[in-house]
Amino acid sequence: MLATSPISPLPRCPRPLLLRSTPVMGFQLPVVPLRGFRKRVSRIEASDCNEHSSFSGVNNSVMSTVGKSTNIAWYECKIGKHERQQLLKQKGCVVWITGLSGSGKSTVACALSRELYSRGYLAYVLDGDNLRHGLNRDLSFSAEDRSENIRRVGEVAKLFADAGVICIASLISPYRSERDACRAMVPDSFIEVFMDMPLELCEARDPKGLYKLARAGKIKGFTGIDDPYEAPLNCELVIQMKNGECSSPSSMAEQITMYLDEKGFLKA
Ligand SMILES: Nc1ncnc2c1ncn2[C@@H]1O[C@H](COP(=O)(O)OS(=O)(=O)O)[C@@H](OP(=O)(O)O)[C@H]1O
Ligand SMILES: Nc1ncnc2c1ncn2[C@@H]1O[C@H](COP(=O)(O)OP(=O)(O)O)[C@@H](O)[C@H]1O
Repeated sequence: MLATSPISPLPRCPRPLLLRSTPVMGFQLPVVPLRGFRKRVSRIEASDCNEHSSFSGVNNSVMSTVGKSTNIAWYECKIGKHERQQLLKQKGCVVWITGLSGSGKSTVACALSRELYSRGYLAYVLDGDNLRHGLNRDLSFSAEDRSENIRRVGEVAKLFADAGVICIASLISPYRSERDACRAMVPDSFIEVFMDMPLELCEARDPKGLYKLARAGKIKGFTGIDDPYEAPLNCELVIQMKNGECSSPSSMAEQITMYLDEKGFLKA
């Protein structure tokens, strides 16, 4: 809602709190006022609304059209990314883990989240598989839907980074141009990590039996089998096998944590 809309030129105040008992299934329930709540509300009414609201921010009233959304304006809050980062003592960023199915993306994402948690940092994992259970449940594995999947996760990751959180996105994200578009959403705060594991290893692991189904022609368009994977050309970190051995998930997580530390993301 616009604070300076022509319809309501005055700054909007929070609605006064009505402490009234509500009938529920024929019974009149007593009201137990929350301690301190009345006080907080009256403080807001007394000071902030009359002084043009110290908790709201700046709306420059420039109307835009973005995609199919017409006549929209950006509303800026006074508490911004900087304040949240100070609070959390870290910098919001996106750690984007890409690679074939079975390359270890989810494992390293969770290991990194645990490593950061144990050091007192707030991280959140956006896992491709998990997001397809909700936000992205309407998307298939066609090229068009994968692109939309990556775009949406990029947008959500950007919000987490803006919240000051270290957002760990782990999804196949097979297309270079879409990953680059996500990078462009959070310039200077995007750390692309390539799980550079050979297809043979991923296929041998096959924890969900999907490669087997794909080889048998029962899954069409499976990444690495009959659908493309475009490896990053210029990413921040590449995780590979050494002497035919895969290092442990926790040492991979340490490698990423070290990078975050070196680049200053682990301080406000
Ligand atoms: N056709 C096809 N190709 C690749 N993967 C498939 C496919 N069908 C289902 N799956 C399962 O979906 C998981 C990948 O989802 P993502 O959202 O990460 O994929 S993508 O980024 O949109 O390409 C992937 O999970 P991970 O193994 O964790 O990568 C698979 O379990
Ligand atoms: N560093 C590792 N060393 C050994 N096995 C691993 C490692 N990382 C993952 N795995 C195993 O490989 C399989 C695939 O890992 P997963 O994280 O599910 O990959 P992805 O998310 O890329 O599909 C799982 O069975 C997991 O236990």
